[in-house]
Amino acid sequence: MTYRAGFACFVGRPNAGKSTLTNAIIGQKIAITSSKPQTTRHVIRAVLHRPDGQIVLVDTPGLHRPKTLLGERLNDLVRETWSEVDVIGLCVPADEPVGKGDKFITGELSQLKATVLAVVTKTDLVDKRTLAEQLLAVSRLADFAEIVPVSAVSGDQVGLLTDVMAKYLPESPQLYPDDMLTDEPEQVLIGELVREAALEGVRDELPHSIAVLVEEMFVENGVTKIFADIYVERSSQKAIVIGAQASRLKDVGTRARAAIEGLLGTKVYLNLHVRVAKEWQRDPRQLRKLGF
Ligand SMILES: Nc1nc2c(ncn2[C@@H]2O[C@H](COP(=O)(O)OP(=O)(O)OP(=O)(O)O)[C@@H](O)[C@H]2O)c(=O)[nH]1
Repeated sequence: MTYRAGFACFVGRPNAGKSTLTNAIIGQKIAITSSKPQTTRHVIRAVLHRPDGQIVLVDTPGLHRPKTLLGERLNDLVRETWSEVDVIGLCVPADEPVGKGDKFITGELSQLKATVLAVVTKTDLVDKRTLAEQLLAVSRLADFAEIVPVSAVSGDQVGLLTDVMAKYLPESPQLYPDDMLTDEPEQVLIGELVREAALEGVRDELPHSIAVLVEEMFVENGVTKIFADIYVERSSQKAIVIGAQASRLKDVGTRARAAIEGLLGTKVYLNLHVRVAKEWQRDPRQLRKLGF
């Protein structure tokens, strides 16, 4: 048996199902999914251990037209990741027509050394005939090594997809130890869980304006104590996040705490503070502080 190991990532337009697919493959919630576009900010590596190899999954934000410094940084990050991986899965949702966005990304991928697979996602949302038509439309986009239809929600073909990805990795010794699932620091994951909770149910313009920074974290009498700041750009946004009599912030805290307890497996005390960092998306100092 040849042992293979290498890096893989999923790309595709916003909402294509990349994060959900990553989570389905790893079988544990590590990235953030949301029905709102462009919520994946951090590069998250997750390691899938197999008898015949190791797939290191890298989660990238989407490539988009940069409007702010944050947008430019994100695009640089995406391109850098693409140039470093062995296998790229271009995700195209089964339930939306192939469009300009897919063509744009496919064009960007053609220069890379990586093997490019097409992944038709969300197959549970369409009937067989629509899926067949979509597979045909996707095959016309480019000369993909393989085209794999999957549903991350039903789990259909997820195993097959990882088999196909593993096949295209280079022969290599194991890259990470057996027990490693992700090298993303816990604090970043926790920050993402708080951010996800803070985003729930707020107006559409808020997603890009919220960032979370875990300021302090320590264990005391078996309880993990976490002090985190939620950053918004304007005081009007602060009011939205906090809610009347802080009711909304309380809910955010309750939901985030439950999610963090699930991640850490300990009791959690969570202290949240909402702060205004004016125009943090455009300010290099703020961006660095918030991990971009
Ligand atoms: N029915 C169904 N819905 C899915 C599936 N995969 C993802 N979704 C939904 O599609 C939406 C977008 O999924 P994400 O995984 O966040 O998409 P993404 O490509 O990572 O999005 P960005 O982070 O914005 O780039 C979410 O509401 C998911 O629940 C699937 O296999 N079936």
